[in-house]
Amino acid sequence: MPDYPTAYDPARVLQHADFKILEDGTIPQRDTSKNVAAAYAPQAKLHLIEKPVPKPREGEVVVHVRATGICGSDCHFWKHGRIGDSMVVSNTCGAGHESAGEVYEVGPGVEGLKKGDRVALEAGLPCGECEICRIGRYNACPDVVFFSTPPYHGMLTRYHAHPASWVHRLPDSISFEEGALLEPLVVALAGIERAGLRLGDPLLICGAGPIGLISLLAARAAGATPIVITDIAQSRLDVAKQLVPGVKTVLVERGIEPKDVAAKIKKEAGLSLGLSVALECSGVESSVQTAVYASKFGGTVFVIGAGKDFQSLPFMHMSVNEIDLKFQYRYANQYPKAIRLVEAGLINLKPLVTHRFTLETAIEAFETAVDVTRGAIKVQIHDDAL
Ligand SMILES: NC(=O)c1ccc[n+]([C@@H]2O[C@H](COP(=O)([O-])OP(=O)(O)OC[C@H]3O[C@@H](n4cnc5c(N)ncnc54)[C@H](O)[C@@H]3O)[C@@H](O)[C@H]2O)c1
Ligand SMILES: OC[C@H](O)C(O)[C@@H](O)CO
Ligand SMILES: [Zn+2]
Ligand SMILES: [Zn+2]
Repeated sequence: MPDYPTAYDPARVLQHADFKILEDGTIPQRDTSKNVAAAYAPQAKLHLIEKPVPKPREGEVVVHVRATGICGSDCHFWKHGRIGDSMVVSNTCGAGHESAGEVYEVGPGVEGLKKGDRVALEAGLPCGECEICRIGRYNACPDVVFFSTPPYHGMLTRYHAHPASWVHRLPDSISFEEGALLEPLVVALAGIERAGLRLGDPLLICGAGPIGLISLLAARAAGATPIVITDIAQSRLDVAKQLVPGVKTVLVERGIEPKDVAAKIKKEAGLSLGLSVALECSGVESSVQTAVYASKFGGTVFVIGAGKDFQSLPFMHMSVNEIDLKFQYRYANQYPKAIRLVEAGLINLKPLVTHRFTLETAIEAFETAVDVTRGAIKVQIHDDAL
């Protein structure tokens, strides 16, 4: 049985009266007595807000969040107000689910953690008791509270209360910056585990954003070879080459048919029969189709990317080639593994952070993350000790 007693009280959702929206366009002075946060709101708005400093309840710690990465889904909630049908920004809601920090206050009943301990925060709190939680696939818990998915405010804030059982202690060799990057790493690790990638498997990665690039680092550590990565942006393929010089890159040009892109991928890999596994990290329909055509008989197309609700697939091609199609939704049981891999030096996440901002300039951080001309890979917000 997994050890995660949590049961987050849903009555704790912050209401409008609980926080103050700071005046847009102003950058407040850093004041560590104030619990500033960045929050998305309906009509594609993004605000700094000020919330009360939380007090830890039974079994909780309050963490001084030191580093938080901006995820594509944070930007999506900001710009589009929803992800799918079930996750909708109907009220102001704090962003951020890629966070690490240090324990600031320890609540009653918490053992093994003390003020100053360095931790990564796992953003999803499942009920711990339902059938799905009991079999360990807790990412699918119907009652999960995922911080930053409305209505639960996120961890892009100065002080955040979190169940002690869902923080992961960081060794001294892992910085807060890397601790925050563990979240996209666990997404990639969950995908690699469930895709069944094995040593020596030829691998295709579609999309060289943070998830594709981190999947690349993880797949290289897992012994996949050759690895081909695609993107529509040459700049992102260049980053892939810098991270893993041996990777083969294919630029996806506008108007080229998925079958033709797949032919280029197979040629780059030197495998006319196709590749064993594809990790699809863009969610774009034509890219999923490309992944299918690039697969060998019996291959697996594993979709991590989030995309359109309805997509068409080369159905009969998949049928006569026994191509398996699988998906990943968040993650379960991956943080301890991620920490071991980074601590051992098998995965170096450091080069992924391209831009750093303070909590008070978080709005500019978001603007940077969505501005393709700024060349950002991972934008982080830091609240360092002065
Ligand atoms: N399954 C999950 O639990 C989970 C968790 C985190 C993120 N995601 C999703 O994973 C995806 C990747 O996340 P990210 O942060 O790297 O996002 P991102 O938008 O930064 O990266 C996507 C990349 O795909 C590229 N791309 C676009 N069209 C393409 C095409 N036709 N062929 C190849 N590449 C193409 C883009 O240029 C970009 O570099 C997103 O859809 C995100 O929502 C899913
Ligand atoms: O990294 C985790 C993902 O971004 C989340 O599942 C998000 O897409 C929805 O809450
Ligand atoms: Zn995310
Ligand atoms: Zn559950």
